[in-house]
Amino acid sequence: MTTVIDLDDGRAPAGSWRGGPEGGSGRGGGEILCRDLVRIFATDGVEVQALQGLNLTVEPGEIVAVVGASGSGKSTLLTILSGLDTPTGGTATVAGTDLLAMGPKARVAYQRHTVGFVWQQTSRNLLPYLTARENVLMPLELAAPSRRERAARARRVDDLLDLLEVGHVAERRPAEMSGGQQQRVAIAVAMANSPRVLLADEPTGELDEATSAEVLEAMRGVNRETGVTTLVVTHDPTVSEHVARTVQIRDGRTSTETLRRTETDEHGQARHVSEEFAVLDRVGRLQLPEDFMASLGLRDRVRLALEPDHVGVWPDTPSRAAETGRDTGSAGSGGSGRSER
Ligand SMILES: Nc1ncnc2c1ncn2[C@@H]1O[C@H](COP(=O)(O)OP(=O)(O)OP(=O)(O)O)[C@@H](O)[C@H]1O
Repeated sequence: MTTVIDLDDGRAPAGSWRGGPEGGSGRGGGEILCRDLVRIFATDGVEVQALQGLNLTVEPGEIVAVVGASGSGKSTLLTILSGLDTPTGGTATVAGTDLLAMGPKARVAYQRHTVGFVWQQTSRNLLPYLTARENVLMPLELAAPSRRERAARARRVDDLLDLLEVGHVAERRPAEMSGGQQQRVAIAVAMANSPRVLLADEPTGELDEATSAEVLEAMRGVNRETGVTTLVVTHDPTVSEHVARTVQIRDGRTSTETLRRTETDEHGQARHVSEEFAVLDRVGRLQLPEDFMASLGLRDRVRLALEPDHVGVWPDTPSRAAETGRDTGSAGSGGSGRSER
């Protein structure tokens, strides 16, 4: 079911789910491409499967939010995509770079030129003893000290600070800026070397709601202005109001996606239309939403029936079995519903 909501409200009601192609929206090569990604951590003989066959495609120029409960694997995914960690299995390609095949030199080049990062902690993004201007200049000088003229570098810094609307704090150090200003400067730092992909891990985690919205809008603005492919990992439940696509991770796999677009109705009024999809992988696995499972008492085993335009799922209870059998029979084809020979 498509859900229509007012622009001002902006919140997508729960309860409508659609089976969609794996990864949701239209698929091409993918600027970020993860296939069956697995990451197993072993500590003291205990194995934790942080990623359990995760599939994700992000198209060039897209901005996508990744949400999920604590421990679902969001940071593990981002750490792999940023080149700081290596997956245990599967494939991960970012801007054409195979992350499993990178040597140490290629890894440094990848982190300097291909991806930019924004982390939750300002201390990880900005050097405290440098001004905003000096912080943005630093990656430019580290990456190619001789390739750009001093004046061109200075122009680039000014342009980025203006784009992020923090030109007025250019001469301030992080301690002299608000949290929101610090994160805007951090985005400017991440964009200094014109990366193809911008990765952000909880960039609004330490901000209040209003400032979070401003920072997310700033990221969206940078995505729109520069075309940088952007992936934002967040706990922020309002993030889907700022991006067209939100991917939910559950137990180390992508489970659902929310797609959002703006439509103009017959009265010329703009409205956001929001649809939620369950993600179906290549071999036909999908995760049923937890509330659906709880509501119908679905567990361990369910009955399936192929209908002309949908697949039915029923609890494995005797009373329902008879009904399922009837439905299956009427459709003329069965999934794992009762079959009579
Ligand atoms: N270095 C590590 N060693 C052992 N286990 C780890 C390590 N890093 C993550 N894990 C485990 O992997 C799982 C996923 O962790 P991850 O940090 O990716 O989740 P998350 O969704 O980012 O959570 P949060 O929102 O709380 O940051 C968790 O069970 C976590 O305890």
